[in-house]
Amino acid sequence: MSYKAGWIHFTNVAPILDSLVLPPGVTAITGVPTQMNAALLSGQVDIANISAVEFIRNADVLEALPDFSVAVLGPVYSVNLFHTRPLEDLRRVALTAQSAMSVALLEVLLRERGLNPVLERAEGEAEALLAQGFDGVLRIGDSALREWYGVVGPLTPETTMTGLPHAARDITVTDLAEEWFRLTGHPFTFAVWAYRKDNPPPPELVQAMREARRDGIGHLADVAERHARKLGLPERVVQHYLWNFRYHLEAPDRLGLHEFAAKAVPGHAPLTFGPRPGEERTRSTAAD
Ligand SMILES: C=C(O[C@@H]1C=C(C(=O)O)C=C[C@H]1O)C(=O)O
Repeated sequence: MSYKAGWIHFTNVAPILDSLVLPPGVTAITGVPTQMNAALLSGQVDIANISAVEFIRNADVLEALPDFSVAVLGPVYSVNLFHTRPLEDLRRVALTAQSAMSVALLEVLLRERGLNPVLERAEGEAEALLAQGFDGVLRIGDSALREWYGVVGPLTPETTMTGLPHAARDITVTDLAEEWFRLTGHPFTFAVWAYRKDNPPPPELVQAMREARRDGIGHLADVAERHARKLGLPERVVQHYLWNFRYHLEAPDRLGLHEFAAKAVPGHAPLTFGPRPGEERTRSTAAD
């Protein structure tokens, strides 16, 4: 057996991936969301945690694991629009090329408010791009988390008592997942674990992922400590960040996913999910 995985290895998936032991015959590469989306769609990998919007756009050929997600109810802290004018007055927004999901989410949120700023691809740190004439900058992942903290930190006991802040100096950080929550009252599902319908993952891989997740969530403080050091952020910030994620694609996360699908990709093919835990097909049955 030879099966290839593609992992977006942002800190937010560390509780699933850090202690994952790949079964024999399974190999993995890592990259940013747009790279993993492309790797799955081109057949370079067989399974990947991809931007949920790409799963929706390709729902005719892709299926997702029924119990894995990167989702949040409320703020996420790492999918951020940094801006220097109110949302209503934005003229030029820089978009990171790393992300498909947050771009699609931003488009939905702007449309809902009847706003129409120019959206351009541009890489770089938020503050640098703001200094270059953009009045909004969309950032995701570890760098967005670090840059959010760069704007609002350091946190004092007083700031955390009143919730984590979103603005400082002349920069506002609009958390797109929080905006989604305000709009819908539902979680936002950023990523699912998808594969082509005719090429499901070996049950041993899914089993190993479930065990790794159980271990990661059970030792969240250790995961946070390790990653806080790598990110150069306070441990309690990373602990709060990780504790906040919903990793099991539960009913509310699916509701959020379907709601987003209807808004962002009208007319998409029905979303399909693989067998629930304990009901996996065997490889030989899948191949019959
Ligand atoms: C929460 C995040 O979600 C990630 C964002 C993605 C995207 O923007 O396309 C894709 C996968 C997610 O794991 C993040 O990057 O911080």
